[in-house]
Amino acid sequence: MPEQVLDARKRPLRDLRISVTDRCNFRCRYCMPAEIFGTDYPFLPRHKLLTFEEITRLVGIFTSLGVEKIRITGGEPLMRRDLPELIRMIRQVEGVRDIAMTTNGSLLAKHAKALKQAGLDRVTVSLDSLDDERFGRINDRGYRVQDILRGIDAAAETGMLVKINMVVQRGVNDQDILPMARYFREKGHILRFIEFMDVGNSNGWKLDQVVPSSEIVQMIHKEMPLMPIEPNYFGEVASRYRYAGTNQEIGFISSVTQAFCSTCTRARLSAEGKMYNCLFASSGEDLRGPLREGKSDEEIRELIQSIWVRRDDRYSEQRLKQTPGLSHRSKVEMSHIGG
Ligand SMILES: Nc1nc2c(ncn2[C@@H]2O[C@H](COP(=O)(O)OP(=O)(O)OP(=O)(O)O)[C@@H](O)[C@H]2O)c(=O)[nH]1
Ligand SMILES: C[S@@+](CC[C@H](N)C(=O)[O-])C[C@H]1O[C@@H](n2cnc3c(N)ncnc32)[C@H](O)[C@@H]1O
Ligand code: SF4
Ligand code: SF4
Repeated sequence: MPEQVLDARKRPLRDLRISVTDRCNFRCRYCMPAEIFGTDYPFLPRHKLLTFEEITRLVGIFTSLGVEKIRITGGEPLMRRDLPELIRMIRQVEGVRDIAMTTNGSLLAKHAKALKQAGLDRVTVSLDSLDDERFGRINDRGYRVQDILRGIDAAAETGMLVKINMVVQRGVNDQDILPMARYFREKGHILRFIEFMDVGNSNGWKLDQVVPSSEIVQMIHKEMPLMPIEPNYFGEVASRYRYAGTNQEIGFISSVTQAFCSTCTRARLSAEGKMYNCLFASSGEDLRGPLREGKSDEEIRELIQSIWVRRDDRYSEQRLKQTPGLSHRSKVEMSHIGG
């Protein structure tokens, strides 16, 4: 049995979110605005990225400390060459119960089958609008809704569980809430609405752009009555509902208005091998150096354990208390750390 490691707030380490690249083919304004992430942006050179062997070794060490759930993210994870090979390697690590991936879906139609065959259990596709013009403006690279829907269908056809994440911004895509709910209810996929967050330093976040989950629940409930359901597991970020009279589920991630830091079991690994204790951390702790210096598994395990036991992060809770007087310290970008 793996050891149960608790942080300074008695939260166990259960999930590891691995960013496999800091690059992306989209330029979503709220994540990688084109004027900042331009052609001269210093993305990580290949030798600075963790190799698949290094990632897999770290996964093995993390599972010995209680991690069971792995999420592959980025940047856009499908921009990393041979990603199915990494999934295959992680699948063989003892203690890994669940492997999921978050993707913008644009390359999913091409890779879905290979990902499933490699052992990916689930995929979460980010999609913020069903309207081509708005979607094009959001991704800022001219990708079309059909490209993403094709990816979603391809993933579902392989038998993987598919969820859809929609980040809602007032005045940008709030008119898409009901069309998205109707479409994915019909399709039978779990749609989750995410409150727009002040991640990183470049997305120009303002509180009045956040549409609180409570408002979205009401909006949908009026047309399609909803019933709350219990969480699936300790620390689940989404509040779950189902459409009355059906088993079809829908979720709400209220990271701004109902912070869930008290049950946060998530560690994050950036593409260059830094471990972050929080999505809003200003800095991470380097694991790549110790890996490449030839440290033993036991030494790296002790290092990770010492980082986790000191963990006291609870940014969203603190922001909630402080709003509207928001703090302005520098934070890591979402595309770097993974969502
Ligand atoms: N503030 C904050 N937001 C988070 C955290 N984890 C996830 N989110 C937000 O929730 C979104 C969805 O995350 P997912 O990885 O799809 O959610 P998940 O609950 O881990 O997914 P499941 O494993 O399917 O339950 C992310 O894109 C973030 O916007 C977190 O630890 N802190
Ligand atoms: C950073 S992306 C990485 C994976 C992949 N490129 C994608 O878009 O799914 C992970 C998730 O973070 C979400 N995200 C990015 N910036 C956000 C913000 N400011 N607030 C809330 N969610 C955000 C995205 O919508 C996406 O669902
Ligand atoms: S949210 Fe995902 S798709 Fe959009 S820019 Fe960020 S990493 Fe790329
Ligand atoms: S803000 Fe930090 S501590 Fe709170 S839930 Fe998100 S990642 Fe966890």
